[in-house]
Amino acid sequence: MSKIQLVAEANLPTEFGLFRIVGFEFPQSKKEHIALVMGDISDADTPVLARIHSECLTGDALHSLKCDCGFQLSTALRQISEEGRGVLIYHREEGRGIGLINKIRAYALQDQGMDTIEANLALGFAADERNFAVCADIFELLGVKQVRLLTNNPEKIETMRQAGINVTERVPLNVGENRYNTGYLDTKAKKMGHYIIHNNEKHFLDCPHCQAEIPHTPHK
Ligand SMILES: Nc1nc2c(ncn2[C@@H]2O[C@H](COP(=O)(O)OP(=O)(O)OP(=O)(O)O)[C@@H](O)[C@H]2O)c(=O)[nH]1
Ligand SMILES: [Zn+2]
Repeated sequence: MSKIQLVAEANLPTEFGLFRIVGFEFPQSKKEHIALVMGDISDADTPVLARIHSECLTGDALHSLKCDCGFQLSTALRQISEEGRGVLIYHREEGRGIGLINKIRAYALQDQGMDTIEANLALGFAADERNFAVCADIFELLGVKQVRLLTNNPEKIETMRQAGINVTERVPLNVGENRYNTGYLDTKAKKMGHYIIHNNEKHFLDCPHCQAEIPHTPHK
C-alpha cells in the first residue's frame, strides 16, 4: 500500500486559538486523517508538544461521558495553545479501529455487563484494531522528528519510537474521569497497560449547586 500524502491545508480558527488544519489521504483507499498545527514546528531541535487523538464521535462531538476522549481532546488543544506550538493528529480510527456502528454494538454489550475489551472480543475483533504507524508518517510529512507526546497509552510511544520519531517525554493526560467512565479507565489500566492515574481532585467532581457527578465548572 502506498504511503499517506499531504493533500490540503488551510487556517482553522478555534476556541483554543488559530491552527493550521492539514489534510492527509491515502492515494488508493482515500482514507483520510488530519492534523491541527499551531506555531512554528520547523525547528527540529526543539521537541514538539504532540497528541495522537483517535476519533471518538460520541466523546469528541456528542459530549459522551462513557469515555475520556472529549476531555482529552479539549485539554490537548488547550495545552498546545498555551505553549503556542504543537500538533494534534486527529487519527480517524473510530472505536479503536472497529468503526462507529461496531462501537455502538460494543456499548450494547457493555450495557449487559461486559468490559470494553470483552465486548470487542465478543464481536470478533481484537482488543485494539488501531494502527498508529500512519501517525509517524504524518509527523514526518510535517517535518516533526521529536515529540513530547500527550498520552497514557504505551503503545503509541512504542510505535512512534520504532518508526523513528523520537519521543523525548510522555506528558500524562488524565482528565474527565467521572462515574460513567471510571470502569472503562480501570480496564484500560489493568488489561491494556495504560498509565491511568485516578485524579482524586477531578474524580467525581461534585458541583455544590447541582450535585452532578460529572466534570463541569460548578454553577454559580
Ligand atoms: N471498541 C471500543 N472503542 C472505544 C470504546 N470507548 C472508546 N473507544 C475508542 O477508543 C479510542 C480512544 O482510545 P483510548 O483507549 O480512550 O485512548 P488512547 O487513544 O488509546 O490513549 P490516550 O492517548 O491515553 O488517550 C477512540 O477511537 C474511541 O472511539 C469502547 O468501549 N469500545
Ligand atoms: Zn471516546
